[in-house]
Amino acid sequence: MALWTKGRAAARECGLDPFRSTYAVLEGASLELNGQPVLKDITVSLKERRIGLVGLNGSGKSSFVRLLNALRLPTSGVVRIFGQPTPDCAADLPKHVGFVFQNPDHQAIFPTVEEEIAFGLTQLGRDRKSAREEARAFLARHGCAGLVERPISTLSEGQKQLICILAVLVMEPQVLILDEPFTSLDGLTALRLSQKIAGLPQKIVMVSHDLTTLAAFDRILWLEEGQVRMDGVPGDVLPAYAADLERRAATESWTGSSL
Ligand SMILES: Nc1ncnc2c1ncn2[C@@H]1O[C@H](COP(=O)(O)OP(=O)(O)OP(=O)(O)O)[C@@H](O)[C@H]1O
Repeated sequence: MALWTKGRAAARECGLDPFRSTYAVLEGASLELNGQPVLKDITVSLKERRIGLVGLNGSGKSSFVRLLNALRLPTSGVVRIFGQPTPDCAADLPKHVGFVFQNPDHQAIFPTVEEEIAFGLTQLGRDRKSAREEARAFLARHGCAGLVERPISTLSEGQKQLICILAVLVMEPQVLILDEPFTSLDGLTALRLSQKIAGLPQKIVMVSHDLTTLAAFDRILWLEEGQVRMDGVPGDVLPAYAADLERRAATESWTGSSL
């Protein structure tokens, strides 16, 4: 399969082994930002096909997933991706671990859809002309032929999010990280994108507040104040998390500063 063949060739560059079933290992990983502890002594191994992250605002979910493709490096402890510590392979990681941001405006950098998709292909070594041709064919295969020439600024939020996902997928990473991909989408668009994601061959790590979508995942990590509060199958973790939300809403007073 092209995905894995390409992965093998690219991985040789920095010693990554994209055939490891355990793709991420965190050993006592902690992260401080501006002197504040954000993630605290996290030890987990990730190998499941679909992993979801839940937790309150500020619990550290985005910071956690940023460790997985070296957008952040741990302040202490180790994060290994496909066997390599992230500081040793940061430049090559985007080819293997694709990252889709919550806000497409933070990700898309080119004026048109075709250029945005073609960029990933140039990163894999294609010349500009063949990258653009391949980008058009790729968009057509994903039902987006009509968007090729469109300026990204004219797309709907759902279209922008889809293009951002495709811009990552065109590089055929082995792992896809999605940080709250459905936040600004209507229910139908979110459902369609969620179905598309469910059919992908990649391993997925997704931050989401949508407990219904996460119920179909293989494993859920519940983060609280920078630590893993619970780690297990959705049938165990999601009801416990939902009950905790209910308990907090009933017993804790609400102020703007508690957000
Ligand atoms: N650049 C930064 N500098 C200082 N603190 C930061 C920075 N980025 C995040 N933080 C803090 O780290 C903590 C965790 O933030 P993070 O964005 O990882 O949480 P989250 O669970 O993804 O939140 P949300 O659900 O609101 O997106 C928060 O207290 C946040 O204020």
